[in-house]
Amino acid sequence: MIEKRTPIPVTEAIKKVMAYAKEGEIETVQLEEAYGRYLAEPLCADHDVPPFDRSPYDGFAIRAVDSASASLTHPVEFEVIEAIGAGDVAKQVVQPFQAVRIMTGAQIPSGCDAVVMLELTNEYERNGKKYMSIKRSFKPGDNISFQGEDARKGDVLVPKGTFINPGVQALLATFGYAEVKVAKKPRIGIFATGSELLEVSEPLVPGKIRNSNSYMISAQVIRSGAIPVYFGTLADDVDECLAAIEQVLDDVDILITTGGVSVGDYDYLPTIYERLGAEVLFNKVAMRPGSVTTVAHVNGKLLFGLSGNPSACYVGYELFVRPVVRTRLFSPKPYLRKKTATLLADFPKPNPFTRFVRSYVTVQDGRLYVFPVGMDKSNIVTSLAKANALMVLPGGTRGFAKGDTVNVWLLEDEEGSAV
Ligand SMILES: Nc1nc2c(c(=O)[nH]1)N[C@H]1C(S)=C(S)[C@@H](COP(=O)(O)OP(=O)(O)OC[C@H]3O[C@@H](n4cnc5c(N)ncnc54)[C@H](O)[C@@H]3O)O[C@H]1N2
Ligand code: MOO
Ligand SMILES: [Mg+2]
Repeated sequence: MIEKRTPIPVTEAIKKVMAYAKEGEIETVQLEEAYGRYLAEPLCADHDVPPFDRSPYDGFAIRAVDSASASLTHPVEFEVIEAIGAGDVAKQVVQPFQAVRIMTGAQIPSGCDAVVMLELTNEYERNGKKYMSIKRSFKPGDNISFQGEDARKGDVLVPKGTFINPGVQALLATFGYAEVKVAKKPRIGIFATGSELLEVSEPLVPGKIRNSNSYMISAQVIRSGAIPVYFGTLADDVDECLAAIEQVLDDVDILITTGGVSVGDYDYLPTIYERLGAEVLFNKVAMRPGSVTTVAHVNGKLLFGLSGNPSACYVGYELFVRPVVRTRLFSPKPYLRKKTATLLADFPKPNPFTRFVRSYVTVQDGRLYVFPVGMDKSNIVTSLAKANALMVLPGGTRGFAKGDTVNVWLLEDEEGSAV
């Protein structure tokens, strides 16, 4: 008799999986290799930035008080006692009505408290000495880039778990992180099961199709920040599958299989979980696509039995595997980023279960709009290429109409969501 499965709500299924999600390990990489990784510790300012008061202009450093009487008709003259570029430090202490010629980035000489841009000065020489005059007054602090105005010593600038983008790279360099502690990328094993599967280079023959899932999943694994370890395809043979899975289990942090999780004659994953002694967390979710998604764990290791149908497989990864990966990468926001958007097309299909529609989100005049891409069936592969979001339609709703506000989960977004 066919096994009767009880679907659980999506949120409950995610919760069950996340109960097994844990922070991963830390590794140290050279700064050059840090881009695209995730910080394993907060990035803190261990000194002020800038570390000293400096000039934001090419000009002259003066004592503002000396400029008090300067006007168009009565310029004030300064003797230029020294010239410094960025990286130099003035040797002399400036006395009343003296100035230091200073270039952008150079430390403000002691005694000076304002900078006059070159363009506002008149320069000349007299008796072998250099002078400049100005025709307006300056206040203390004028044109000074102050110590600590960018960052204060002790500030936490970037929290742990943040994606290292080019800006974070700049901060890491600023604070002398030649080596960076990053989250170790989890290794995710992938098997595609199905006797119908051909490898990419093989020509089509009757009854067979090319395996696209493992390449799709590998890309999703990389997008989420982990390392895919593709172990190949497996025929629908329970002993062969079990042996292959047992052989690789110790070598990966997470194992994904695609296909073979439904109730068909050749859907062997349920038997394999049983033989492995794995505890099945759920084998039916009240969602479309991906209702057959099955998750089990053995010795704390998660085994994801994603559907063989490409769209169901894709959605299964984003909903259940991605947040586990992101948690291992220390992210406080492991889920897909959630937004609302205005529907640009009618979606008349009723939704007995939560529906994840492969969709495209656009921004127009600062507002988000969404439309479904391609056919909305779990065995469809073409719609995936155009999707940058999942439109989430709650179970128990009828169709939606153009102009309705709907929830969207963004697929290409680094930010993520905490819930
Ligand atoms: N009697 C029932 N039949 C089915 C049910 C059900 O509840 N009762 N559920 C359906 C749903 S929903 C889905 S989704 C699929 C899930 O099937 P499986 O996860 O068992 O996957 P397979 O049977 O192995 O394959 C399904 C489909 O996907 C194609 N496939 C498989 N692997 C790949 C791959 N690597 N690349 C591309 N395409 C792949 C495969 O050829 C099949 O066409 O079950 C329904 N049936
Ligand atoms: O699991 Mo199936 O993908 O619901 O369509
Ligand atoms: Mg099947």
